[in-house]
Amino acid sequence: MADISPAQNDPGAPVIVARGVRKHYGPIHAVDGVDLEVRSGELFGLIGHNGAGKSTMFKMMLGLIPLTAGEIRIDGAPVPGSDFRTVRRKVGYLPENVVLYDNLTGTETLDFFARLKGVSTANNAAVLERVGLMHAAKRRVREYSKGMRQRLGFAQALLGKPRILFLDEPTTGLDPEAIRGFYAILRQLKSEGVTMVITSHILAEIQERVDRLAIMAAGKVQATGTVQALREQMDLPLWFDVRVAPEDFEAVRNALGGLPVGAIEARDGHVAVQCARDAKMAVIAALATLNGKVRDLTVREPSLEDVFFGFSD
Ligand SMILES: Nc1ncnc2c1ncn2[C@@H]1O[C@H](COP(=O)(O)OP(=O)(O)OP(=O)(O)O)[C@@H](O)[C@H]1O
Repeated sequence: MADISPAQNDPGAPVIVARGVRKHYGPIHAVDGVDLEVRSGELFGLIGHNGAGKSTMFKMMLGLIPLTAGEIRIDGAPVPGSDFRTVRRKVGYLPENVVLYDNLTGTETLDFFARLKGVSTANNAAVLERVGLMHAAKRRVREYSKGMRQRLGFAQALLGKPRILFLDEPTTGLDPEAIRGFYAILRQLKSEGVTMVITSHILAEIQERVDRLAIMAAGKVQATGTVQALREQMDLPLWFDVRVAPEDFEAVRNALGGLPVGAIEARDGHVAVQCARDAKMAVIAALATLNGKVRDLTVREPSLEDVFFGFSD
């Protein structure tokens, strides 16, 4: 494939690099010194509260608004710049609020965006098929549901077979089944080597799906890494759910006596035990002494939401 640069052929090579990026609107520091590196073929999450600066970062990375300070390179090309104009053709963008024209059909909408982007319309039907809108290709957008509009927005981002995708809140308005279908498409794109950056407010949705993520707050990146690395960095406690008969609850409490555990709570049919990450093996060893009394054991890691609040508050 001639349109793939050497960096994009090298899995793990940085494809999106931001250094010391700032965007100030008068006294408002929308982005305030961001360093970021997204590697080739990664599905990278950018999360943060409303107003954290995610969309502003996206717009700068796409060359839509100028930087106040710092440097961004996409596939080696400084943004903005003449080299970036070539790279831009390989970049797809789904904005937070995609503007669609009610009077156009699905097919006409993609034709319109393809012309705007300067790419061939030959693959438009395949793109509509990929996002599950083929059945509505001839219907006018005014008749589309919110989820269908969102899919059409995603379809326009896929025009021209982009190698890099920026997806701002892409699952807004999608029902659970459609969300599943959406991530299945992202997995396919990933297997084709596409690099993706995604923002979402639904942390449970992205925690098992992104390779790495950055947590933004007040215009800054507070932490970057895999969900597991961020959990370990925060050193948040774990929870054990220990399934035992009610008459054995006390035996669990006794077995854990003297260990650095936090709360021990009797719940419906099990005992919930909070413990520090480094006490995990000691707790398992203590529970093993209860022989057959423990019917089942589940370890619950802190959720991305727990991690997020730890870093962003
Ligand atoms: N054109 C603008 N003029 C002035 N302030 C702006 C402008 N665009 C963004 N801001 C401000 O910059 C900050 C970051 O906004 P941004 O839209 O990047 O946040 P976000 O993380 O994408 O939020 P959300 O999750 O709500 O989409 C906010 O305080 C916002 O009000």
